[in-house]
Amino acid sequence: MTSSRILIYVLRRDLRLADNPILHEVSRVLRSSQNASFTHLLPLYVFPAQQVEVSGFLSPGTTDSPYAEARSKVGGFWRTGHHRVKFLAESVWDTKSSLEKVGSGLEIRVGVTSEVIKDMLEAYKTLDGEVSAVWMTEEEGWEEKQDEENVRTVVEAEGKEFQLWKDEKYFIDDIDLGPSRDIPFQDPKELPDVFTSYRKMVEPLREAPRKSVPPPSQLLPLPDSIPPQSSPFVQPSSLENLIAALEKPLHNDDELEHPPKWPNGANSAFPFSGGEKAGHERIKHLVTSGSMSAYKDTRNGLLGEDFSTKLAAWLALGCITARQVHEYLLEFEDGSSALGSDAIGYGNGENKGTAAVRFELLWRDYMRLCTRKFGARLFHIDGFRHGKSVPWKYVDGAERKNKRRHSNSAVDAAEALQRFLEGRSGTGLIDASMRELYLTGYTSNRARQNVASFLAKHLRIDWRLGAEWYETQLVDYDVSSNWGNWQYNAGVGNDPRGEGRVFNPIKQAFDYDPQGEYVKTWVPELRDVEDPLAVFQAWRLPVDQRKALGLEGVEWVENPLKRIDFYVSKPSKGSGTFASGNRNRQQEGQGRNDLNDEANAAEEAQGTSRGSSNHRRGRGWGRARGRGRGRSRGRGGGRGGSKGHTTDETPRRKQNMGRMDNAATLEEAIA
Ligand SMILES: Cc1cc2nc3c(=O)[nH]c(=O)nc-3n(C[C@H](O)[C@H](O)[C@H](O)COP(=O)(O)OP(=O)(O)OC[C@H]3O[C@@H](n4cnc5c(N)ncnc54)[C@H](O)[C@@H]3O)c2cc1C
Repeated sequence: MTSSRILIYVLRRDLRLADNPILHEVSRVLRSSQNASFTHLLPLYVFPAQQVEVSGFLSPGTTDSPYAEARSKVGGFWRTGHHRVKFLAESVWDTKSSLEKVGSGLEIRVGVTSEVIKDMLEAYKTLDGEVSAVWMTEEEGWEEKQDEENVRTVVEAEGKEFQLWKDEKYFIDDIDLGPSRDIPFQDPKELPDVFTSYRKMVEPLREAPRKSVPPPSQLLPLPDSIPPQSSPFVQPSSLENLIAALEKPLHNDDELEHPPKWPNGANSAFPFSGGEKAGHERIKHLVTSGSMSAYKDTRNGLLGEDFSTKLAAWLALGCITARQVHEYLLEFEDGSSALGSDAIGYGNGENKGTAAVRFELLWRDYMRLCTRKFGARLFHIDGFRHGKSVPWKYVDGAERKNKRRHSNSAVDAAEALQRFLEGRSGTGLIDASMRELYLTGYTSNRARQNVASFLAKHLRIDWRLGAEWYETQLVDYDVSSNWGNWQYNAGVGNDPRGEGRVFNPIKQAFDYDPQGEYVKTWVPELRDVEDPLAVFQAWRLPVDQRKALGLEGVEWVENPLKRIDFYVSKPSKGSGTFASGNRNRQQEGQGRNDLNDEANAAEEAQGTSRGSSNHRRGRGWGRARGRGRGRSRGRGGGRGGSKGHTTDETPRRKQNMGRMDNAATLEEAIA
């Protein structure tokens, strides 16, 4: 009879030592004289074969994986692409190194978690040691829930203890301490369908989070014997090997026919590595550089590392927790630690920047609670709202790859989808964002909203393809935040305005990229274009300029996927301002809605813009665009005498533009 009793801890998206409820408990047991039911700890991470392609781990000479390829359901994309496998591998390896420093370690496996556990339980029947319990933290996703149930089944079938722990990586914890601190309801059905209503239930946000728990200083030892990775896979021996194994299969299949190339001089907004240490370094940088205090004014930025926190990727994998972020902010606001003592706002209490960070972290909580409430509806085309009115254009994986002809419209949609994914739609802001995403794994929240609205509401293509593509590409992919936000922007989720909110990506480009810097960074073909309207819609370029710039015959210039109604009138004499807007009232209204959202509680934060963004104020092209409210259009038009039409068009071009605008408007009305 063996004397070692083993606790297997299956790590999932809780890749950290600090503020980790399970490690905290293990460390408490170790410190107390309590006679625990376990003497050894076996931390285990399984790369889940349904979400991460694991054929790169096959032993040499083996070609067949026992698992189906980890591809998305609708579009057949790899579920985890290059950027995220790297970040994930770094995070796993960082956790392994940190666990080793406190007397433990991390076993890395690939496969299906319940099968890995089953094999381990079986192996320990003949090895030295007895498994006494299996613990893991809870996740919200539908697949993850299935995994939990499957693990429970195999563990309990062997008469062992299974415990599912609440992960505490959110801003407000699940109910436990009572309604005054935690989520104020037990039944997820009580979650309001509007974010603002939920926010009001849990305010004041600064008081809401529980205290984080410290990292363990020492852990129980690893068992003397540990079963190896089951064949036909081999375990990687270094971080480099791990990354290589994860990336290997992704090289076999280029998702895009014409993948974007890295533009000269472009810098990634997300040049960071995975792991708990890197996550904490990032928070510290944000505090000391003053970026947390400035956040409210900068968060709608498009270029650079510090306009937003970039914390989402570490939060998604649980390398850091929301309440840790909150605590860094508290200490800064209270001046109770030296961190950030030179930064604006130090010691002066909550400021609008730090409050806005908390506010966004609550959005993340809300998205996860929506998943809890609606379950697998997260992935339904008609969304949480059961919205059935949209005639979506569907494209399946085979159509996407082979352009297999079902019907003309399917082929058209497949081509349009491909061009959209490749950043060749002809709408500057969308193309810049899609290229940036593919090349770096990141694109800003502002760009994401425009992209999602463009695919769903301008192109009317099945929004799930966009969500799946984001799942492949985003370094910060999170099931609830991604699918919930896609639903929101596609008009089928928890946006009270649903179909009514349509982002005009041209207007948004004028508002948030007034110099066209962002578009020109990622769409270098347009760097020499001077007319802002043509940067944002290259089809506006006159033929002679197309020729001069080598853009003649380029399909996204000649034949954009969408010609979106928008005009700019040049400044009238003495006014010094430009006016711009949509041509028809409906579009103007939509423009107003997507910008004025803080005034309207119903659309808080998704598009927060008021009072913000240096880059939006009075520089060059971006001035006096009416901020989408229609007012300055009237003003600009009145002064310049140009209301309702472009002042810089030749009569013939005006006529053409009129036709095109009408066509665009008509299409939108039909859609
Ligand atoms: C179509 C679409 C898809 C998205 N997919 C994801 C995703 O897969 N993973 C993800 O974490 N976020 C997603 N978001 C939300 C948001 O765009 C990102 O969290 C944010 O851009 C990440 O950059 P950041 O960390 O610098 O964010 P910041 O602006 O610095 O925000 C701070 C934190 O607040 C949270 N947050 C901010 N906005 C939101 C939001 N709208 N919903 C949920 N949480 C939010 C994030 O955790 C973020 O790290 C998506 C948004 C859209 C419109």
